[in-house]
Amino acid sequence: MVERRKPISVEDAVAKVSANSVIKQKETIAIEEAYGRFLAEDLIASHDVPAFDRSPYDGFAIRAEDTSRASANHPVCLDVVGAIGAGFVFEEEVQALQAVRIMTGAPIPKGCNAVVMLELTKEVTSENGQQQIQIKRSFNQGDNISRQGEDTQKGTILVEKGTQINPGIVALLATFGYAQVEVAIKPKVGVIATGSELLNVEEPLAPGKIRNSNAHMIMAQIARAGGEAIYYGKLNDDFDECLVATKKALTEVDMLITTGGVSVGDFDYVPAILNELGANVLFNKVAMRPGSVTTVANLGEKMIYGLSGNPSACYVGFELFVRPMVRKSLYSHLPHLRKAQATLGVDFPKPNPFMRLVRSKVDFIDGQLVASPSGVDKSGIVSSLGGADCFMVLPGGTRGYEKGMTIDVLLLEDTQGSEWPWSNIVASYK
Ligand SMILES: Nc1nc2c(c(=O)[nH]1)N[C@H]1C(S)=C(S)[C@@H](COP(=O)(O)OP(=O)(O)OC[C@H]3O[C@@H](n4cnc5c(N)ncnc54)[C@H](O)[C@@H]3O)O[C@H]1N2
Ligand code: MOO
Ligand SMILES: [Mg+2]
Repeated sequence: MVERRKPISVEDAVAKVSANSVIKQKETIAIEEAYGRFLAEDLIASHDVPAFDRSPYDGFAIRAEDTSRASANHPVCLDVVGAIGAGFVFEEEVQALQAVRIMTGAPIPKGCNAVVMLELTKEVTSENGQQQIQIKRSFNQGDNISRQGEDTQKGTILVEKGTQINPGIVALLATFGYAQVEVAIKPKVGVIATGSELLNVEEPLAPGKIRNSNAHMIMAQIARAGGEAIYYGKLNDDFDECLVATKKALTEVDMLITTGGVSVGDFDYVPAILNELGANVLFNKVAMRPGSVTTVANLGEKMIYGLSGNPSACYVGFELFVRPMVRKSLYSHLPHLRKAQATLGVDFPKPNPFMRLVRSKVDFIDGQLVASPSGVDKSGIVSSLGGADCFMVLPGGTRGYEKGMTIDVLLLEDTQGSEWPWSNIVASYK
C-alpha cells in the first residue's frame, strides 16, 4: 500500500521550518574580502563626517561680514593671505578683509565662515603688490560650507547587522576605519544528489542516463543565499550507500540537502533514511507546484532537506525552505524572498488546487512590473530556470489566471529580502 501523504500549506510549511533555530557565528576578515558577506555587527559611525567644516568648492574662504555692503557697482576687495588644498590646514586666524584661497575638501580656516566660488571672484593685484579678490555680492555666514557631521554624526547606526555588504557599505567601512570587519561565518550546507541515472557533467550521455544538474544548481543557490556548499557527490539509489553518506555529511555540515528519491517510488530511499536516522520529519507534502514532495526534517540542531529530484521542484524547494535558514544564520532579519506586486503578462489558464510558484521573469512596462513565465511550467523542466528572476505566486483554486491580473511575485535576485511574505498573498484580481 502506497503511503498517503497529507499536504500542508506553503505558509505553514515555511513557518514550521522557520521555527527552528540556527547556529550563528562570526569571524573577522579584511575589508578587501568583505564584499558580498553579511555584517555580524551593526556598522556604527566612529566619528562625524565630515570630521571638520570643509569647503565644497574651489574658491576663497572669507568672513561673510566683510561682504555685507558688496554690490556689482561697489565690489569689496579682500587681501588673499594664503592658499590651501585638500589635506592641508591654514594655521593662522583670518582677520577682517582677508581671504584664503581654498580648494574643495580643505578645512575652513579659523575666522572664516563662508566660501565664494572661484567663478564669482575677480583676482587683482593692488598697487603695493598684494594679491586681492573682488566680490560683487554679499554672503551669509555658513554659505558654501560643508558642516562637520552634516553627512553623519558619530555614533549613528549606518547599517544593521545581517545586511549583505554592497560596494556602498564597503565605502562606509573604509570611511570609518574598519580595516577588519566582523562578518557572519557562512553556514556549511551539504549537498547529496541521489539517482542511479545521474552522470557527472563531463560524462557523455548514455541510454537512460542524465547529467546531474541539481547538485550544481543547488550549490549556486547556496552561494547566492550566502552559504558555503560542501558537495558529497552523486549516489546511486541504494539505501546503504545513501545512509552512510548522509551520516558522514551530518557530522560535517550545519544543514544538509539531498535531491531526488523523496517520493513514493521503489527506489526513493530518503524517507526511509530519515526514519533510520531518527530525524523529526516536519512535513513530507506541501500544497504547492512544483515541489509537492519536498520533505523537511530536523535532527538535533541540523535541518535536513529532502528536495525533489525534478529540477524545477528542487529549485523552488531551495528558495522557499533553505534560503531563509541560510539567511537567518547570517544574522538577517529579512530572511525570505522579497515580495512585490506585478501584473500578469500572459494568460495562465491551467487551474490547480495547489499554490503554483511559476518560474518567471519580471519586466517594467509603462512603469509597471509585469511578470511572465520564463518557460514551460512543469516540475521536470530545467530550461525555464535560466531566465527566471522571480516566482509568480498563484494561489490554488479551480480557475486559471488571465493576463492583466494583479499577482504577487517573489524576487530571486533581490538582496534586501523580506520579513514574512506569506500573509495576504493576493488572490489575483483584475
Ligand atoms: N506515484 C507518485 N509518483 C510521483 C509522485 C507522487 O506523488 N506519486 N510525485 C511526483 C512529483 S510531484 C515529483 S516532484 C517527483 C519527485 O520525485 P523524487 O523527488 O523522488 O525524485 P526522483 O524520483 O529521484 O527523480 C525525479 C526526476 O528528477 C530527475 N532527477 C533526479 N535527480 C536529478 C539531478 N540531480 N539532476 C537532474 N535531474 C534529476 C530524475 O531523473 C527524474 O526524472 O515524483 C513524482 N512521482
Ligand atoms: O513535487 Mo512535484 O514537483 O509537485 O511536480
Ligand atoms: Mg522518485
